[in-house]
Amino acid sequence: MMDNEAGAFYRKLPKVELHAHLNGSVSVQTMEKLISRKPHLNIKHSMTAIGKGQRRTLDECFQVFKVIHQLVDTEEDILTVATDVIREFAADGVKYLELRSTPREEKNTGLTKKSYVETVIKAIQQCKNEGLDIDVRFLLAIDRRNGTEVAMETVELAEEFMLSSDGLVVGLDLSGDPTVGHGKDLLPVLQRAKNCGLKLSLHLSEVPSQLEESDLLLNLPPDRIGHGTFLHPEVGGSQSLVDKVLKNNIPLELCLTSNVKGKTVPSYSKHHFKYWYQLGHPSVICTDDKGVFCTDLSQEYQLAATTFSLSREAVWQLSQQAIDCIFGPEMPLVLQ
Ligand SMILES: CNc1ncnc2c1ncn2[C@@H]1O[C@H](COP(=O)(O)O)[C@@H](O)[C@H]1O
Ligand SMILES: [Zn+2]
Repeated sequence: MMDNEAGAFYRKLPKVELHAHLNGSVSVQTMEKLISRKPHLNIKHSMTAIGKGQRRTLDECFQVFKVIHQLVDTEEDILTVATDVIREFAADGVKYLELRSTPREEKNTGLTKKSYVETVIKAIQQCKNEGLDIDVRFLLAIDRRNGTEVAMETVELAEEFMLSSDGLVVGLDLSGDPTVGHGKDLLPVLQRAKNCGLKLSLHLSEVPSQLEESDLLLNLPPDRIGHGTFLHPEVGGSQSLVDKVLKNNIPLELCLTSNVKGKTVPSYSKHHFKYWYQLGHPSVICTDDKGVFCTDLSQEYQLAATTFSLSREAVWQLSQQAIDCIFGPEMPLVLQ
């Protein structure tokens, strides 16, 4: 994937990953295991990932998640996926990881939302016991397609686990198909989550024409923003949205390959990383869905560096500054 000397630099660079959807992060190797567990589904690996040079609409990306969810529908599958994903991030030089995932109920297998969350927590604890050099936290995800009631259930679940998971559950993510539903319906739910001490990372302006929604959600304000692709005026956003982000100093989670492959950004060089980085605003390079988009965090750092001519020192600083944006209480180890 990467040439040797440069590749080694980015892999060895101690990194922080703050935007990784569990079921979007499943590697080819793990996918093969899952496919062999469920041969009757007749799923080919080509249906669960978007390869090099390929691009899909965001809508098509969401179809891919439906296929993956069919393959991950038991506690055993979740345990496999979560432990593998954590090990892979650790092997890629990630020292601190925040995983996010949507608690799912599967009537056929007896999976409940609660056992879903418990299983992810078990995976995190298992990896810790293995002595992996990575600190992992967990955000429960609200899928905006599922409406207010389900969102409230997720918040309640997150509250419960925030108190009982030894600090592993730290917050909430708002994600799912950005073209479905309206953020204003979720405001009270998100406000409640914030009031009880859950940190909020919201997918915001991932698609155009969401000025009103972004404006409302920025008033919370969230603790971090996922993507924020269309916030700035050059792409149809507005200066007042930008000003709100700057005034509240809300870090952005930026996922280059995800946006290029999902066709919300026309090319790497046109990625909004440039806009926010030039402003000196906290911008954290992340993978989003390393399995679906066939990437890893080292590769995303390398792509950012080559596309925007960042020196190695600047890359180092970029990864160092991500520490200030984590939801975990404190970085137990200094990245050095
Ligand atoms: C590409 N851009 C994106 N935009 C919005 N939501 C996304 C996403 N990528 C992933 N997800 C969200 O994460 C879920 C899969 O992981 P989990 O089952 O939760 O672990 C997807 O179903 C979607 O809700
Ligand atoms: Zn995302």
